Amino acid sequence: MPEEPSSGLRLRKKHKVAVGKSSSKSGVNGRKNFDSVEKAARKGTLRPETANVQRHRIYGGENSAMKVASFTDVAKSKRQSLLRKRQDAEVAGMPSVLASKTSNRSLKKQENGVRSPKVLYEKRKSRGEKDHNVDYVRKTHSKNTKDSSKTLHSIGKKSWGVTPSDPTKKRDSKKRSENGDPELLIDRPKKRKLVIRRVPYDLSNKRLDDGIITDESARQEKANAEKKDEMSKNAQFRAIQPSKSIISFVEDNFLGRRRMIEIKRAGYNTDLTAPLDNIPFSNSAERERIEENIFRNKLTFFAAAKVSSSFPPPDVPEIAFAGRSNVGKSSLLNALTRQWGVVRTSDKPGLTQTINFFSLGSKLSLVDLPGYGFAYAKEEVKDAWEELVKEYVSKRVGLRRVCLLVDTKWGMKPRDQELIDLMERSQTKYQIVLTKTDMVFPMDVARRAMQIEERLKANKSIVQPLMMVSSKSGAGIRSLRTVLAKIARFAKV
Ligand SMILES: Nc1nc2c(ncn2[C@@H]2O[C@H](COP(=O)(O)OP(=O)(O)OP(=O)(O)O)[C@@H](O)[C@H]2O)c(=O)[nH]1
Ligand SMILES: [Mg+2]
Repeated sequence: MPEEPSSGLRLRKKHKVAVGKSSSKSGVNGRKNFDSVEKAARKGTLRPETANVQRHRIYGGENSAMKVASFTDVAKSKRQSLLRKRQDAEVAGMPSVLASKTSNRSLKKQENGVRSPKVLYEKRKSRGEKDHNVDYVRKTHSKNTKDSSKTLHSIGKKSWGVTPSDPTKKRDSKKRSENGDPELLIDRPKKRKLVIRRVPYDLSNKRLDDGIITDESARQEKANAEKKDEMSKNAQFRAIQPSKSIISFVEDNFLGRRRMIEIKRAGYNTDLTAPLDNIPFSNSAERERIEENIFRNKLTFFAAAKVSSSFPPPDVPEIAFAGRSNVGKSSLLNALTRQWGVVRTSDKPGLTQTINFFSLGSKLSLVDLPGYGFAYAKEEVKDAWEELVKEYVSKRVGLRRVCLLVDTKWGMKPRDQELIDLMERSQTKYQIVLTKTDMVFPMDVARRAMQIEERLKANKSIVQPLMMVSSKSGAGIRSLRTVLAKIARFAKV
């Protein structure tokens, strides 16, 4: 704050004035006193020590004569400048009374300033007056003390090392401020900028991304690499160009995610469940009859097997539905026969835990296999299911075809490949059926079909074409029926 140094300087000036006052007596009277003291000293009426003391009193030290001279000079020059100012004011048209008053007052002040404050104080005391000058000095002192202590307090708060709670330092600074030490007010501690230095070998302030290899960062890197790999897989999938036959099959069967309005415009009754399992532009409000006679038969459950010894005798040709858990095997059986509720389904993977045999009339059996892969079951139980399925598909007499169901969204998984390899070895005929096609865009259905066809084109036991269905929308169900009905027609046990 600029006020502090100036008030400090003002105090200094006061001191100067006081010094001037002590020696100011010198004017004419001082010179007289000096002469009389000198005379007395020379006559011998005054002892040399007393003379020295009196000289000291009059001039206050060795250089006092010089000080008195310089001070009277200053007074003279000030008086002259004031006179000049008064003349200037009169010339400028200022009333002479005012001009003289101002100058007189300042002159008086000047004269007062030359007097000793002690003498002035004594005089005023004897007159019963209050010493305003002394009061003023006291007041400014106390004000300065307050201000400076305030400043110190604020500095102490902000500065480093000096805390306002440090009592010794506080007392010391208070003393100094009371003495009007301008140094204290001017030389305030500068604000130091807080700089945090980082020591390269100190790990305490290191962040993980600073280049230190930790388990966490390695794991993160691995995850990122996997993500990148996954992304590149997606990019590869997007780059697949499906064949014209696949695209036309997808379009003809209304496969893929479709809007209701689109299905309606194509002539299907959207009020029905699985509306695409119908003849388009049908006049009947009811669903048209199933075209394939075999699938009009009643679906009846007749056997469940946990082990191969409990398999029923192979009297009729069988079509089995295999695939990962939750891929939609049981739902497809219901959709093919339109007999909802005969085969139990669930959104919880692992519902079907035994090999379930269903007769479709007297000429064909449909077999619902337990799923493999992820399921809510113990590992050993799941292993047992898998073994059972493997045994069934590789050894079952009367098994005419395995429909290997693959989720369109996720594609083929290693377990699917394992089963394919097994069926290849055992020369079991299998056909790939993409399920849940209503969950993805039509183009992605076509891409997935193309991807799997390309992958398995060298296989010998695979039956073409690859089928695509949706048990929910009914898309592709009629086509699958047609394919499977042929088996029943020509199959002989
Ligand atoms: N959106 C849609 N959901 C389907 C389709 N087919 C089946 N789902 C659903 O998928 C879930 C699993 O169906 P399930 O038929 O029980 O599957 P699963 O293969 O028999 O399963 P597990 O018996 O556990 O091996 C159920 O919630 C069905 O509603 C479909 O075509 N589209
Ligand atoms: Mg099932």
